[in-house]
Amino acid sequence: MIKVAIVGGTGYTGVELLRLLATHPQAEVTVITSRSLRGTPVAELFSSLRGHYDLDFCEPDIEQLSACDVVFFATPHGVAQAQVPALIERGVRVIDLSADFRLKDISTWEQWYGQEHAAPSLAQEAVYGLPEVNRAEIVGAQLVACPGCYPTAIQLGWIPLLEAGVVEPAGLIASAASGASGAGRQGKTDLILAENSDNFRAYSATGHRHLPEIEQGLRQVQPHDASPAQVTFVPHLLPMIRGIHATLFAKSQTDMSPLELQQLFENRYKNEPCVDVLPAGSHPQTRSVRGTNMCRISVMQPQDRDTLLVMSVIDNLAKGASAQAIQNMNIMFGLTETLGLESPALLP
Ligand SMILES: NC(=O)C1=CN([C@@H]2O[C@H](COP(=O)(O)OP(=O)(O)OC[C@H]3O[C@@H](n4cnc5c(N)ncnc54)[C@H](OP(=O)(O)O)[C@@H]3O)[C@@H](O)[C@H]2O)C=CC1
Ligand SMILES: CC(=O)N[C@@H](CCC(=O)OP(=O)(O)O)C(=O)O
Repeated sequence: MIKVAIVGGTGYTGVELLRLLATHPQAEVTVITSRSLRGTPVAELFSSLRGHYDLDFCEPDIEQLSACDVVFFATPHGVAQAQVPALIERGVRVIDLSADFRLKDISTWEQWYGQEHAAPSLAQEAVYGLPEVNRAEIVGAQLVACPGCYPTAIQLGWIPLLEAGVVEPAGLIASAASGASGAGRQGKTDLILAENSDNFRAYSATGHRHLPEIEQGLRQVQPHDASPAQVTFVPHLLPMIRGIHATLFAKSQTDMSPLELQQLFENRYKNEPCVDVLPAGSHPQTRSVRGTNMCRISVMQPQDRDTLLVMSVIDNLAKGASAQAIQNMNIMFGLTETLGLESPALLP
């Protein structure tokens, strides 16, 4: 059994880790932290977990954490970079769900996150946990930086086109919408029911902190002689709880037929257990991935114009965060990659 600790167990990604790990056959959560609710039984805060956990929340403590095989950080940015160095020194493996170790360019990180980075050398060592690109590096990694939710949906949607060099890299446009759980469990006025329900709006249209992460990931897969990917990214808030729907527009630089485009995507992902290329002409739906580690994608060329359109859906808390983090754990510990992640989506 892999002994698991979770730092930040009262947030949405923390409780999603707990939900998924409750039935994982090779992992056991032995430490779960919350500073504000230390001493409270997990099953008292989350009655959905009654019968699954006989654990109380505790303060994060380096001795207790380092007695585990792997520590998940489900905390706001800034927390892991302060606590992870001591764990790495003690040989513990770490999977960080926050943005702390995602960007290789530290000045870019500091510019977007508005603070000095406390562990820049660890950010260089960290492996970016998108298995569909970095599986080989994840196997031996001591520190994995899980991708953000929007970057997961957007990169998986565009990777086949960018790798093949068949679209204009400088003019990529991503319009994406997320359920409100993407903003975490903290109370915020614009997320209360009366503000967010029966409403739809964009936010951070002039610059969202996921932009540099998306561009970094896309540039990594481009052919070396390609001009660097540049993305216009506009996120939106959806009046629902879980799910991201990304609509991706790219100017075509190919005369591939619709059938060849479809085959490009199907070939790229044919060995990927967590990416599903839908049949030609299908429109992916967020409910088809709710609670799952799947990304479902469709590609099309509407009206034979020169725009290639990709649609990509994930559950922001699952493939966009906690389930992908467990996929990374499975890879790091030599387990079947989808272990504990096989349940189909919850319908309706
Ligand atoms: N929500 C989503 O869809 C996604 C979130 N992420 C990222 O995952 C991380 C967690 O997100 P989410 O679950 O939504 O966040 P929440 O705000 O819902 O939860 C944060 C958790 O972190 C704990 N925490 C806060 N500050 C500290 C600290 N200084 N030391 C230790 N623990 C702390 C809190 O408990 P307490 O204060 O009691 O200790 C709480 O349990 C964030 O970095 C987020 O950006 C990534 C992808 C998707
Ligand atoms: C709906 C909503 O507010 N979504 C969040 C998603 C960000 C997030 O959780 O990502 P990090 O892990 O990179 O911090 C946002 O746009 O800020």
